[in-house]
Amino acid sequence: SKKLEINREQRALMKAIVDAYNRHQIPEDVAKKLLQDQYSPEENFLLLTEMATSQVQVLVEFTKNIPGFLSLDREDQIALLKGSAVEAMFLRSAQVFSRKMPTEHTDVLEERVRKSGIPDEFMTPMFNFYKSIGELHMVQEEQAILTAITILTPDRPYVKDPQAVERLQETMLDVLRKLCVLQHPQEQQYFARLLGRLTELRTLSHYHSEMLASWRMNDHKFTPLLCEIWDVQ
Ligand SMILES: O=C(c1ccccc1)c1ccc(-c2nc3ccccc3n2[C@H](C(=O)NC2CCCCC2)C2CCCCC2)cc1
Repeated sequence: SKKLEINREQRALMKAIVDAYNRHQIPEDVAKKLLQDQYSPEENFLLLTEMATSQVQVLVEFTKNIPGFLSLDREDQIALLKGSAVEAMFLRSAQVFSRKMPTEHTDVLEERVRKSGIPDEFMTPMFNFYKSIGELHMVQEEQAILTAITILTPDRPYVKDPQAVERLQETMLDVLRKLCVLQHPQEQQYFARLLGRLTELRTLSHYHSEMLASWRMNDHKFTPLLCEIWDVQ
């Protein structure tokens, strides 16, 4: 029916976002590194800050390719990036964790992340999120559009024109809704479950300062970009 069909304009929008998402992949694959060796909490923290710093740079490039983003107020663009960076990092970490790999590799990866130095009290919510993302078996288009929807969240702190952001987000939500019906015809509520993950993501990201502060080591060093984005130091 007309209602469900992805029209030409939406197809172009989806292509722009998926191309940007694929173009801006994380350079060095953290999963490979973690599968190779067991590192100390200090080495793991350094690995995290390196990965997270490059991921923020990748996120900025991806965001600039979201149709309409660059026509938002400049300060609102910054507020949206700052407000979504931690969620985008967890979303990307979940996608790295749920990537198709042999079971023993997933088990080793889980073990390495569990023993990395992250405080135990965050393990359960973090892995619950990773597994709930994995169960969705998202196609790449859904991952890319879900990341764009996370960035275009109108109620981030300091956004001056939330309506303008809402209009962009609604366009993305409409495309995602249609895509979910097409890609997962058997699962009626797939789209709703997908959006439910964004609520889980926001809750998980809410603890990020405590997670960082209580990483089992002293003298946490951050890059200037992470100090800015993670509100630390
Ligand atoms: O505590 C965390 C935190 C949360 C909010 C703000 C700052 C830090 C916090 C944050 C990520 C992960 C986390 N969950 C992962 C799941 C699978 C694979 C790696 C994962 N990671 C870390 C990672 O490098 N993630 C990359 C992934 C690509 C995009 C940039 C980020 C490593 C870092 C080496 C040690 C082990 C975990 C685990 C924990």
